[in-house]
Amino acid sequence: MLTFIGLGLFDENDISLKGLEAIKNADMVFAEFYTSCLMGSNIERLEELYGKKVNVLSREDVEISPDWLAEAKDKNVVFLTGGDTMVSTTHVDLRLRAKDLGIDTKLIHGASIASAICGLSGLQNYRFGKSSTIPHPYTSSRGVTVISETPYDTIKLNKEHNMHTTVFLDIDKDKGYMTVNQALELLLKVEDKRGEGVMEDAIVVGIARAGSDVPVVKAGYAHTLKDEDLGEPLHILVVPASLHFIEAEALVKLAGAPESILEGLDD
Ligand SMILES: C[S@@+](CC[C@H](N)C(=O)[O-])C[C@H]1O[C@@H](n2cnc3c(N)ncnc32)[C@H](O)[C@@H]1O
Repeated sequence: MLTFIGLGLFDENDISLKGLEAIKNADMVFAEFYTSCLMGSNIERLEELYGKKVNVLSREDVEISPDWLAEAKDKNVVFLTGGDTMVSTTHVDLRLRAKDLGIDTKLIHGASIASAICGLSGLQNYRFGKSSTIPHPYTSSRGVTVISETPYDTIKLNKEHNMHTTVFLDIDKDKGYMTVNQALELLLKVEDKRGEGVMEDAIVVGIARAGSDVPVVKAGYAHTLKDEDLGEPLHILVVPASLHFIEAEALVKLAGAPESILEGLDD
């Protein structure tokens, strides 16, 4: 049996009781922390709580050669992921590979950043369109710095359909955790190049350390928020479409957006 377990958002105590029980009953524990991670914890603390060794897998171990899956043919194996195991990950592929090997699978869900951003900001979950990830820029073989324009295009498309955009921020083992500041700087560079007015006068929402006791939620104009310090990672960015009155009120009262965004909206 292979059980996928979402660990929740911030530290070792965010796991569900069901998830914890499944780990305690497991023969082997595997985890990946490249899609998301628990910034308020570490492997030692997880192992102490579980009373088990945690085998941390690389992206290659999970997505290219998941040889460890074979252990689940005759053992109770659990696979841990930050947040919810199937939200903004490709882990359904592992589940399908397990099925092809005749291994039963089960999911134990965890709190996800996808719902936390709605709770923390007051933005309505049903108004979100396609999400995107901003990768760190890279240097091409010709020595040119390449900035992905895909997130900009996604925001543009969502705005055209009056939908909010969640922008996940890159986690890279060498370049580190992308911040809201870096993300906005990159989006504004694309804006300068393309001049399509997608980010001009856009109210954006930056969220840091969701799930901790002191999450930071800040809303403001992109060019202003770019210079605000949201503190330690993880960070995530939301670019709202037009706002309903309650959403705007929440951004003003809960996230410090300027009161001028309420003008002209009906309550
Ligand atoms: C690829 S998504 C994976 C989402 C995860 N499976 C989940 O359900 O929460 C990871 C990205 O979401 C954002 N993120 C995840 N947890 C976060 C948190 N606690 N606070 C702020 N941003 C977070 C970061 O931008 C991070 O790079």
